[in-house]
Amino acid sequence: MPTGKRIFLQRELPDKKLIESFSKLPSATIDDCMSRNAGMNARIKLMSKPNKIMCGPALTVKARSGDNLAVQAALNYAKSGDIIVVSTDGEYYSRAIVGEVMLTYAKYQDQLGGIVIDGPIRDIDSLKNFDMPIYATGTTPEGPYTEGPGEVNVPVTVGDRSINPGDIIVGDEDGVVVIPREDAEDLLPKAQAYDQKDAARVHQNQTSGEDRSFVEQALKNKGFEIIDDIYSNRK
Ligand SMILES: O=C([O-])CC(=O)C(=O)O
Repeated sequence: MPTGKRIFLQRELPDKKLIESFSKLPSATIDDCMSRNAGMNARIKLMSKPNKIMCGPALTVKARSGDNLAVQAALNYAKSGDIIVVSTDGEYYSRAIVGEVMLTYAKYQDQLGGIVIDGPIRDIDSLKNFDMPIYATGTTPEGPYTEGPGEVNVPVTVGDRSINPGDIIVGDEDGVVVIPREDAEDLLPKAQAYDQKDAARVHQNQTSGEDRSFVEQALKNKGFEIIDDIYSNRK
């Protein structure tokens, strides 16, 4: 088997009920419940106009920089609801990996759950109006090569996060988080409870305001000094 040119068709998939439940939670809540260590880098930005949270199993693509042959393969093998997640060998800004032609296929034929690319796209004039979630680093007219190598459904790194095939990918206007498949069941009730707590805090700040003594306490614990003076007057 030629390592670097493998298209794996099978992956372990998460429970559909878990996907349904995580699709109701904001990415920031999930990230908070994963020690604030699960969100993709801010270079991965939402480029389209979805009307709901993106949530589905990762179909991973390890593309060669500036080349989309493996992404083309992924489109042929994607199942409805999959999130195609594409690593680009660290070439975050050079060549568009997909454009309107491929993503129109993905939207209408694959009914893809979304696509996350650690690189640019093109044809934004049309793609910005898609309700299919499209995440990318930006846009450029410079098109991709379609030569390979590349792989499908192998471990990848996208937005500085490791992703295994079948991990749960959640995305909203803040960006994208990655939930390892094995952690999802344990995480769900914690994230649901946290979401309710967060909503209660927002409500309290809209009305009476929450108790902010925790800030004073943190400053004290960390050894901060609070000085009732002007900076330049200090000896
Ligand atoms: O040319 C390509 O391979 C990608 C592209 O622009 C499109 O999908 O519209």
